[in-house]
Amino acid sequence: MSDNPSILIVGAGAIGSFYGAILKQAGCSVSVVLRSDYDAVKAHGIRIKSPLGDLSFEPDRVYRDGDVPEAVPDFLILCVKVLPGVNRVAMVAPWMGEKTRLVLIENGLDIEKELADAYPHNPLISCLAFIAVSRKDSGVVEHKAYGRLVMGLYPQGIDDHCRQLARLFKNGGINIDLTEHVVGERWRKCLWNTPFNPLSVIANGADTQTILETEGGEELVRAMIREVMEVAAADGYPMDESLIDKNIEGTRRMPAYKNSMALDYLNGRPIEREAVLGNVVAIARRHGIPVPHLNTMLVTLKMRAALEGRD
Ligand SMILES: NC(=O)C1=CN([C@@H]2O[C@H](COP(=O)(O)OP(=O)(O)OC[C@H]3O[C@@H](n4cnc5c(N)ncnc54)[C@H](OP(=O)(O)O)[C@@H]3O)[C@@H](O)[C@H]2O)C=CC1
Ligand SMILES: CC(C)(CO)C(=O)C(=O)O
Repeated sequence: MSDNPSILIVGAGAIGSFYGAILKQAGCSVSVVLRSDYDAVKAHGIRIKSPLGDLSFEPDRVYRDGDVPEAVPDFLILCVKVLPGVNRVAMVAPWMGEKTRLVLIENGLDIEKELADAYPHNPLISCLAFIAVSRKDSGVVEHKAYGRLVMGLYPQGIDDHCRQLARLFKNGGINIDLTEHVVGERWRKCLWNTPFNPLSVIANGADTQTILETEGGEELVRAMIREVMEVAAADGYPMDESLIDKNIEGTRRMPAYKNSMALDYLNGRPIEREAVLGNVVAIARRHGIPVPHLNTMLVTLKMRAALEGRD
């Protein structure tokens, strides 16, 4: 593989556009597969406002579903929302080559297996993004803060391609932590996402400060983090109790923040309920671990979806 591998981003929304821009800065050829933003990006490229500077760029190629790729990429980076109706296996199929490395930058737990099973000969790199970035308009993205990625091979390990991708992100200005145990890292991230993301939706888009400062809010979040921790431990990923305090204190130090699920909810878009919460509750059930707080949130969100005529 060359020093400047070819990158194809499938689902260049907030996350895909931002990390695509970083790889472009690092000297890679970066192409995108788009849906609703196709015309805007074809005409004006991808515009990104960021504290890192103006990261706007013209993708090397702009595709949409149904196009035939001019060449298969070295790395295919998938950044779509993980939703029950979205067939990610089929979505990447037209763009995968024999040697393409599949990279996920997506939230949630247990989200890799269907892709790993469908493409057993294409190594899969799983990434967790710690960033605040959102789409403002077609092809226009606002990066507010942070950007670190944690990445490793799924289900475990680190290989040379993983190291190469990490180096490219670092050259583009992003902090990277490589991990041998990316599933354990997904559980660690879920300590935060699984309580905060759905809770913010149930509380009509509440930000982190509102959640923690409402009477009983911090206690509720602590109980939920504890439940996630118990499920993780039963699943083979024990974590230190001190992470509960660390998550609360870290969140208190941040400015009031609306997570990606809160933004989806407020903008009338589907939320990643199953990837972030339902999968944790399903694993709890398999291990016979009671998760009353998480289950209450899950069922409440299902009731809301039923009223809204969604799944
Ligand atoms: N935003 C953030 O700050 C963070 C997000 N994450 C995670 O990153 C992942 C991506 O989130 P984010 O970038 O915010 O989401 P966005 O909604 O901004 O982007 C998703 C993109 O996928 C596109 N897409 C969906 N289906 C298709 C398709 N069939 N063909 C082509 N494009 C398609 C959407 O296009 P269309 O407009 O047509 O729907 C959209 O451009 C999620 O798992 C999220 O939880 C993690 C940490 C922080
Ligand atoms: C951790 C956090 C809050 C930002 O990276 C996130 O994952 C989200 O917004 O869903």
